[in-house]
Amino acid sequence: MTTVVAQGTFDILHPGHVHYLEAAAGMGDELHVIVARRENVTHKEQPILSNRQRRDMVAALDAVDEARVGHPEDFFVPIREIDPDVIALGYDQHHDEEELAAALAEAGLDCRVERASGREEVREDELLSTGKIIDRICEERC
Ligand SMILES: Cc1cc2nc3c(=O)[nH]c(=O)nc-3n(C[C@H](O)[C@H](O)[C@H](O)COP(=O)(O)O)c2cc1C
Ligand SMILES: Nc1ncnc2c1ncn2[C@@H]1O[C@H](COP(=O)(O)OP(=O)(O)OP(=O)(O)O)[C@@H](O)[C@H]1O
Repeated sequence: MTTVVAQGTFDILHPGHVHYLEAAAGMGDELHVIVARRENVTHKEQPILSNRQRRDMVAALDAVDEARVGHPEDFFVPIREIDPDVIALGYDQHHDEEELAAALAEAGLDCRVERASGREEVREDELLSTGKIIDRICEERC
């Protein structure tokens, strides 16, 4: 039984999120997702949707076995609870694979770090980024 963890903001779901979560699910037998708490999203605009709503939408996807809102301060608390074999980073996530693997080892967590593939826009009308969807809404509805 191989347990995989994926994580991210997942504000306003789109096919890029589904691609990531399906790729992560394909790395093992059971996929757990940690949804970033609003206050911990500091590298870009904070999410529009609540922690709970983002968690519920991710949990509703076929690829996902369990989704939870992340810990407010210590990112290793949910990891210890889930005890995964693999952490699947998203294709564009800023976390460094080697640094994360070293931090996990130092914390006594036996877990490897993999990087999922990205999904490119293949059609002109596809929007595979939450930021781009929000920009489009602002252009067309505001
Ligand atoms: C291994 C790991 C565990 C994480 N655990 C949490 C957590 O418990 N709580 C939280 O708010 N964010 C957590 N995060 C942070 C976010 O999921 C993510 O790094 C970031 O804030 C949003 O990334 P995005 O731009 O890909 O959506 C974790 C990140 C990693 C790599
Ligand atoms: N097009 C995509 N292909 C594959 N994975 C994706 C794609 N878009 C997002 N992801 C992955 O989904 C996870 C959550 O991403 P996030 O919530 O930051 O979405 P986003 O659409 O990239 O947001 P933003 O446009 O605000 O940067 C991350 O691991 C990210 O790498």
